[in-house]
Amino acid sequence: MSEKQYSLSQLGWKPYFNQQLNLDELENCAPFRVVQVFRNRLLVWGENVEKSISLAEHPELTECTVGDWILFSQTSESHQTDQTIRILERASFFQRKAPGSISAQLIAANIDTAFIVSSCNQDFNLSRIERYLALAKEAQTEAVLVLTKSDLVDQEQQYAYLDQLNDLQPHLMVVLVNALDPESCKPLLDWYKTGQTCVLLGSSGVGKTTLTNTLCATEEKTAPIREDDSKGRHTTTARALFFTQSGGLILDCPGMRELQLTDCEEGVKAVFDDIQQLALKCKFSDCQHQLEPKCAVQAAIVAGTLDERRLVNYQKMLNEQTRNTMSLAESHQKDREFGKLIKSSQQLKKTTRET
Ligand SMILES: Nc1nc2c(ncn2[C@@H]2O[C@H](COP(=O)(O)OP(=O)(O)OP(=O)(O)O)[C@@H](O)[C@H]2O)c(=O)[nH]1
Ligand SMILES: [Zn+2]
Repeated sequence: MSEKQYSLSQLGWKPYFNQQLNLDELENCAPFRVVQVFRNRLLVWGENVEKSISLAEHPELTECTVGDWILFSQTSESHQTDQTIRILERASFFQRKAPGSISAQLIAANIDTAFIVSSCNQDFNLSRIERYLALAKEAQTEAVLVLTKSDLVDQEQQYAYLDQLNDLQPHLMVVLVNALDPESCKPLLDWYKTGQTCVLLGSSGVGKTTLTNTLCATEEKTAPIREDDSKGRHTTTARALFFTQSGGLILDCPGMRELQLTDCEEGVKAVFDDIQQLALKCKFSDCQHQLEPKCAVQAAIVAGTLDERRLVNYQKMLNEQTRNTMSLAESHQKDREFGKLIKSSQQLKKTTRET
């Protein structure tokens, strides 16, 4: 445990969390925010204090993600043996299908704004941007598009990107930056007011870590948080919260090579609301918008008012999230059935022993 100078409101504490505490908890408990998740411990910040929480001692916290608020009792003097009361209900959370597994992986919790980072080069991809927008919509979080590497393209090219984004979503907030230049990144600090938490989402190499370093206070960037892995090597750990120069909190999500959606139907539908609206005018209520007669979606593509790429991406994302959500539900069902099987076989053994 070490002393720090944070107030709860600087850490993002809001009435939404306060309302979840009863009178006894308000008096005898203390909230802590998860700043970083390591393999076997959590780094948490509370009012003027930083603590490391062993997951072996607190297995109930294994499901925590960066940004979570945990309520601990304040009974012990040492703070080492504090009881976990609970993980507070999240105001928002981001999840994806964990790569190489059917389970969902929490990416971040209690985020105010999602910066979707893309760069002004071959990484610029509308279908990928739609994917991140769906994730932000599902989390009911404001999304801002950050186009990095603006210094690598001329103005004409910059306008071409902006036009494409405007066609995609006319009211989408877009900020063009050179992530290496603090002056150019300054407009982003408007979102990083004290108590506000923003996550950086985007493919590997688009400049998220560069942006984090540029926006953070100097001492943060010279102190990368590292941890020994099992072989004694130092590894730079993944997601972590940092204070920006303007007092907000930034969450970098490095190394996201794959973003497979799960449990994201509302988000996908919201991003493709134009297609949803057109579909209401199709002749058949279950129209798949392929070869059916009087399909309003296909008619819009023919008329040039809907980009075919958008329909393809919409159907791809919807199918993907359905498949991933179903396989998760099926696996839970299988787990439950397996649990029941074990229980009944134990019961059977017990009865056989007793008779
Ligand atoms: N010229 C220029 N280079 C940039 C800019 N942003 C990032 N870079 C460079 O692009 C490379 C990748 O940037 P990173 O910040 O590591 O990318 P990242 O998104 O954090 O990547 P992961 O950590 O793998 O997720 C680095 O060499 C940066 O210096 C920019 O705005 N302009
Ligand atoms: Zn149709």
